[in-house]
Order: sequence, then structure tokens, then C-alpha cells
Amino acid sequence: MKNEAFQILVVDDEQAYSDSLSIILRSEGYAVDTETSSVKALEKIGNKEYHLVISDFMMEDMDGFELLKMIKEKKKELEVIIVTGYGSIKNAVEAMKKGAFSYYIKSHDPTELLHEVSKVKRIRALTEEIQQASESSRYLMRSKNKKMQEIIEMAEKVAQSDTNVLLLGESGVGKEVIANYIHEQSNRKSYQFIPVNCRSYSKTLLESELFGHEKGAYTGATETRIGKVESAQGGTLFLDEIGDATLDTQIKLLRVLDAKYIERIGSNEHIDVDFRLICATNQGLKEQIQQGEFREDFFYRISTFTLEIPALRERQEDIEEMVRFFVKQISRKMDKQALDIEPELMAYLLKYSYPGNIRELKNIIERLIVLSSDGILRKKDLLANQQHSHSLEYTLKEVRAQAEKAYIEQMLRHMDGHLSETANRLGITRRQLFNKIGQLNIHVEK
Ligand SMILES: Nc1ncnc2c1ncn2[C@@H]1O[C@H](COP(=O)(O)OP(=O)(O)OP(=O)(O)O)[C@@H](O)[C@H]1O
Repeated sequence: MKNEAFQILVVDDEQAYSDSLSIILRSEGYAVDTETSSVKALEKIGNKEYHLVISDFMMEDMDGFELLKMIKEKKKELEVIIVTGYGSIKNAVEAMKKGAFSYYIKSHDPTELLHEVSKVKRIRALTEEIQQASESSRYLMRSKNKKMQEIIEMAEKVAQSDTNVLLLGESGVGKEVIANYIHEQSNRKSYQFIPVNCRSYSKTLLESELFGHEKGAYTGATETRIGKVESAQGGTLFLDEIGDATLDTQIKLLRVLDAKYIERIGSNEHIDVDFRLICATNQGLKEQIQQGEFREDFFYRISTFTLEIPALRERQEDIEEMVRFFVKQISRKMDKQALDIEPELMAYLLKYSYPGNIRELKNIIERLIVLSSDGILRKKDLLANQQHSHSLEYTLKEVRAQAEKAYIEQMLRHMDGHLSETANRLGITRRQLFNKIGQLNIHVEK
């Protein structure tokens, strides 16, 4: 991680002290924000991804212990260095027991502090490396299919430039996975990959999600919030289902791409932004343009480089390896023993048409693993699962309930257990979703 990507928040109610600290830290290239109030600092921490907080111990509105406790409650992984005077070393040591990374004595040589900061940075980089190594085994980025091989190759090439990319393909073919891969292969990889699904939000909510808002910008905006475009600073912004963005939102995005700055809703302040845009859609944008639902100029701007990801049924030669990959991955996740696949099942899976593409294949394997009690995945379990659509022993109400349950569970998994977004996507209220979860005995994994 480069120093500029390492975000530090300095909290001290003595403005002069936090200013001088930030000058020292900035001279090393770190990105520094300062705050004189602990309460406001907590708000900032909620809104932005910091890597380190350097906080004074004695402050007027909250003492160091309390601030530390609240930071750790909010963000366990966020490191805190306590700054203290000679008189309160005992407290600083106590703070370390409570989770502070280390402490720094105010009158000491600042190189000591810089040394501690670089330690936090090194540890953070190591943790991220480990995370990335385990993430790379999350995806199978190999293919025997010629078209898919070309797509992976082109994704690697385009990753080296800053070109905007448009990913086309049916739902579940792995557009987000490819977008993430492009980010990981690019020199923006030490910054964040920020995905936003445009279908999950109403127009106002999407714009506030993207551009952020100032406190009081509209009813319900109770605090200032940083948008996803700002969070993608230095990194990659992935806009999924871009066809769902309204014409107004498209104009605003076009302006951001041209002017390279945003204004939070309710503010005139220009905030410079630098990110790569990757968009995806499973709709025909050309038809949407003809119907006046999608701006042509925006389309040309986002589609400098277009990749069309084939449906899984068009790359049948990859199914077997993918089945084995998911069996291994999911059984490890569920802590189940190594699993064998019955040949009849494999033969069925190789011929099946997968209207839901890779997502459907993954879900099928997950269900089969859950149903297997002896370590063997069998075709009969697959059919048992689909039985309700073939057998005639269920009432209409039961069939409806089963279908609803399966669909809600699938959507919850897709939205990573995020309830509001799931409700939004299902077109019901959060309360209705809660009721369904209770009635249908749905298990929510976060
Ligand atoms: N190459 C791959 N290796 C492993 N898993 C994959 C791969 N491609 C896709 N998947 C899995 O398939 C599921 C669907 O992938 P993804 O969300 O990227 O599809 P999508 O095309 O963006 O779907 P949608 O259009 O519905 O948003 C995810 O669970 C993802 O982890």
C-alpha cells in the first residue's frame, strides 16, 4: 500500500497540535484528516475508511478510553495510537490493554510516532495480502472455452489502462467477478473496489448513495454521508445494472466523468475524484437508447471497452471444473468432509442449461452439499429439491411459499444478507421482508 492510500485521522482538541502532527504525517505522504471533537471524529470514522486514528487522551467532550471503546465497537480492525503527556502514561498503558495499538508521548521526537505509523501500515498491508490470497481462491479465472479465454486475456490487458469498461451478459455470468478481477490486475488494486447495484435504490437514494449528502440535504439525511464515488477514490467504481440509472442520474455521472469532481447533495463544494469506472448490464442498452431511456452520449462514455461474458451454457467445457471448484470451496466453508460426486449427477450437471448461470450452479452445489449426509453428492437430492414443481401433492399455497422462500433466500445471498437492499430489490418493504423471514423460516446469513 502506498502512503497516499493510508488514511489517518488525527483527533486532538488543540487545533495547533493536530495541525503540526498532520504536517509531519503529510510530509511522509500520508493522507491526513484532523478533528478537534471526539463526537465529530466518530461521525467521520463512520463515513470514511480510515486505517489509523491518532487520538489525544485528554479531550473535553470524551476521554480517550471512551473514544477508543466506541471506535473498536464501530470498527474492530481500525488501529488507534494514543497521544499522551508524561503525566498519564499509566492511562496510555491501560488503553493498550483495551485495544490501542500503541502510545506516543507528546514531547517526544516525532520520528518515534512515524515509526509506529509505519508499523501499523506494514501490518495492515500484510493482513490485506493474506486476505487477497484467500480471495483469489474465491474465483476460478481459468477457462477451456476460447471465447472466455479471450475475455480473461482482454480483461488483463484493459486492467493496465484507465479505460472505462462495460460488461455485458446475462444475470449470474460473473460480471462482478470480472470487474473485480480487472481491479485486482490494475495498479489501482491497493485502493478500493466499490460495487453499487443501481437496481437496489430509488432515484434519490441512488444519487445519495453515489454522491453522498450533507446533513439536512433532504428529509431523513440526519448526518453527512460520503458517497460511493468518493469511497472509490484512487480505486474502481463498479456500477451494476447501469440500465436502471435514470436519465437524470446518467447526466450527473457523465458530468462527474468529464469534470472529475463531485458535489455532495446539499453542498456546492467541489470534491476532486479519481477512479476507474466499470459498468455492467444484462439489458439491451441500445434498445433503451432508442426508447429514450438511456442517453447515447453516456453510453459512448462508459463503453470505451466492452466485454460480453458468455452464458454458462455456451461454455459447457468449463462446467466440470467449476462443479469441482465449488464443491471444494463450499464444503470447506461449511466444514464438511471432502465430497464425491456421483457420475449420474455430473452427467446431469454437464447437460443442464443454467438459466441463472454460474450463480445457479453455485446454488445447486450448495444445496446438494447441505443435503448430503455421507459425503456423496447425488442426483436424487437434486431432483428432491425440484420435486415441488413435478409432484402433485402440494396445495397452491405451499408451492407459492416454497418458491417465495427459495427466491428470498437467493436474493438475500446475492445481497450479502443486506436486508434493506434485499427488500428494495424484491419490491417489498423492510417490514414485509421481516414478516416473510419469520413466516417462511428463512435463515439470514450476514
Ligand atoms: N469465475 C468464477 N469463479 C467462481 N465463482 C464465480 C465466478 N464467476 C461468478 N462466480 C459466482 O457466481 C455468482 C454470480 O456472479 P456475479 O455476481 O459476478 O454475476 P453477475 O453477472 O454480476 O450477476 P448480476 O447480473 O445478477 O449482478 C457469484 O456468487 C460469484 O461468486
